Amino acid sequence: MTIRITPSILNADFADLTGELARIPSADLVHVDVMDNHFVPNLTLGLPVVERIVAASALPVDAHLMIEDPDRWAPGYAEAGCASVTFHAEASVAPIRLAREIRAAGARAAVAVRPTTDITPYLDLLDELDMLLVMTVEPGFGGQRYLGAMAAKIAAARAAIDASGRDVWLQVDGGISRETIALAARAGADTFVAGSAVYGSPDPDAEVTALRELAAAAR
Ligand SMILES: O=C(CO)[C@H](O)[C@H](O)COP(=O)(O)O
Ligand SMILES: [Fe+2]
Repeated sequence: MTIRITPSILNADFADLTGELARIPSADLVHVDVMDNHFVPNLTLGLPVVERIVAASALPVDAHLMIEDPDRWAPGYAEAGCASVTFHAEASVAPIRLAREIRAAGARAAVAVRPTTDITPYLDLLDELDMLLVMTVEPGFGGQRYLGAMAAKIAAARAAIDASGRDVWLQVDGGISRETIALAARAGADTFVAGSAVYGSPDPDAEVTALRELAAAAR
């Protein structure tokens, strides 16, 4: 199984994103957290900045949309050149139509679930999806503590993906660090977002490598 490390720039220096992107060459994708202060109580950046990140980044961009009305906005992130566009199950009115629109615009389509949201309905939709994101913190902020209670949800998603035989990635996001990545990997995750662990490190790229090795050893 391929392990992917997708650092989040949420805790990077927003005034020097080009410089911050250059510090993680070993990463597989760069994870960009879009927050609208409605779906979550925090505000980060939107489409114009993401367009510039896509242009400036040597890595493919993994957009995590924590916004209301993703049915209206998410296809624009695919059209902007994001490699992967994740919308929240709780916010989408028509997730199948939205996933199809994201794919039609050339990106991988992904659904995220908050810690208290049942993932089961989405396990029937794996034909329509390229990634599932199990949130391992309440979305909205970096630097929170990993929710070990998400292990059963991750394992259920892993079992459904394996049974489907499809190449659907299983991402975890929130509180991933050297201390927690093995727990998520053992539960079945293959794609790991890490924000404060990577950008809080004096050597972010070495942290990416360390996290990858710990995840691989745990699998
Ligand atoms: O989606 C997110 C928060 O809603 C972030 O991607 C995530 O929290 C990354 O930060 P950290 O690794 O510090 O938890
Ligand atoms: Fe995220």
